[in-house]
Amino acid sequence: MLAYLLRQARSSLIAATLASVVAGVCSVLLVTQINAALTAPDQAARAALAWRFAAIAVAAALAHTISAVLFERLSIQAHARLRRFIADKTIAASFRQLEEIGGPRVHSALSEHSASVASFFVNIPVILVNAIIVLGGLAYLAWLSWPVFLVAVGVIGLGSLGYHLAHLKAIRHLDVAAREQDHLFGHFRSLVDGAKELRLHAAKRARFGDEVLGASIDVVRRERERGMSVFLAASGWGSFLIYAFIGLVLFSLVGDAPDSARVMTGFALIFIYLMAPLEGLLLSLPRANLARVSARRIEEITRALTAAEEAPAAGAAPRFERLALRGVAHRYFHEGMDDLFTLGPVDLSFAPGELVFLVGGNGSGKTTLAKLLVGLYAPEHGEILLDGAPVDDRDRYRQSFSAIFSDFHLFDRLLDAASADLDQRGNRLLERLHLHHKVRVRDGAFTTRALSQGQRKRLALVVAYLEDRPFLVFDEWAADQDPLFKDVFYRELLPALKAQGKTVLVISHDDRYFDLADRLIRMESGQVTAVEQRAAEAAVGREAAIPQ
Ligand SMILES: Nc1ncnc2c1ncn2[C@@H]1O[C@H](COP(=O)(O)OP(=O)(O)OP(=O)(O)O)[C@@H](O)[C@H]1O
Repeated sequence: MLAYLLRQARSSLIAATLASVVAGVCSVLLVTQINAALTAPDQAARAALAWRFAAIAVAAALAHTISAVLFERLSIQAHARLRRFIADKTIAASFRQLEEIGGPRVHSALSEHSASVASFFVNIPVILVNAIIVLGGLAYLAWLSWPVFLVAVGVIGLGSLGYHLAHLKAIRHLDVAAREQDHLFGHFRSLVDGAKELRLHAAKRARFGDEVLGASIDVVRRERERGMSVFLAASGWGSFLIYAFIGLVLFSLVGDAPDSARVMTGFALIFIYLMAPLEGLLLSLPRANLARVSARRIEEITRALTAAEEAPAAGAAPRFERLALRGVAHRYFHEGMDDLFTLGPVDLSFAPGELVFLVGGNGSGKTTLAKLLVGLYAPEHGEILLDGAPVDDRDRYRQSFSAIFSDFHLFDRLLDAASADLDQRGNRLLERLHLHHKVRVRDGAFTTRALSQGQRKRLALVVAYLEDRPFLVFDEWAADQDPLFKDVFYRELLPALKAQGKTVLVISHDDRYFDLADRLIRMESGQVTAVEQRAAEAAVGREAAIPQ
């Protein structure tokens, strides 16, 4: 993931890196000039050094600013790119994959994990500039004294080993924290979605706050604390090694060296100058590791979202004379329960202008069958035939359906190309559905969605009408409607759709309207148990004029 982002931003990254290198090199050059000035033989030599010092200082400041700005921009761009990447993967994933992964993990990837990865880019210049200063300082040390340089390399080796061992331990804690964070996002959602239930039950609210949400927040905090503490302890080990190195050099290595005054001043300066970059380097490495853990989580999540969806299908929705399910089956595994729900194999067929009711007890598989029918699930066995031909482009096939499931989502925009005609047709339908005093369609969007559940379902119906697809599926649509409108739905709207030649599948528990169906399909435990042909004439209700 990090590699992908680095590749995407290659040219900006090269420019920012060059600026960082220049800033780092200038910083090291500055210290060499300071040392030269301190040990300069006379005023004239110092004056010549002053100009050079000033030029290097300006270059250092400029390069620092350019690199900081470029890396900040890179971080912002990386954040946006990552969000786009995750969102694209989510859009392209199959519906079933999304159901399995769940919203909280996707939200967690889109928000915290992507922010953490983006912060890595702001960290790069800190790591880079400090690393260059440290390397430059070491080179200067080597120039001053070879033995001291070799000791420094030994110390760095020891430091790296400690860091590596710490890394192995710390990363485990950070991984646990990252996984728990995905659950935490689910609890955040319950905090808002379950607001009513939590307020109506004080004991439940307290338990949710302490034992569920609080516990999860604590796990993330504890594991991150542990992981970062181990990293910071490794940084402490690094600092200790630096002090040990300074002591070793000052008190035993250069004591009697020739030219020792110049060498000692050089060392003193270098050590003072290198302390801050070294500590900065050691402290920014843990943050980079945190970003790596987040990048891994994003990778895991997006890898599970394999692209199943094609680019939006071009052209009109396919029309059909006969749509048939042949031996279609689907299974749900219930993890941790060794439980399996099997739907099918199901054989059914549908024709235009047919009003079909799908009925059965709760959990009998009606919604699952509807999801298979509209192409949200790919059949594990069997096939779907459109006019005798197997469906090969599932996305195109799905464009034949409008469906309102019981957990439908209402977008604030109609997401059709906005036009005066769309607004007009929408507003006419709102009048038919007795909603015009509450909401209007303006510029292709509803003026409000703050409506009752039954009213929102009527809005969803407006959307379905506007889509004008050949096959409509209503999953217990009328359950939230008042008796008057329920009657309008079953006796006027459905027959009107049928009269327009639409195929309509209605999932319903309203048995007093069952006689309106052309065909009644009964389900039980995932199996179609009966298909009852009804008198078609009975289904043609009162005159129904639904505007289009
Ligand atoms: N997303 C899911 N993941 C796993 N199992 C599921 C999922 N949705 C449904 N199931 C399982 O499939 C069975 C059938 O569910 P389905 O929603 O199709 O029933 P239904 O007949 O529409 O019920 P209802 O009348 O209550 O809406 C359920 O008993 C449940 O065990």
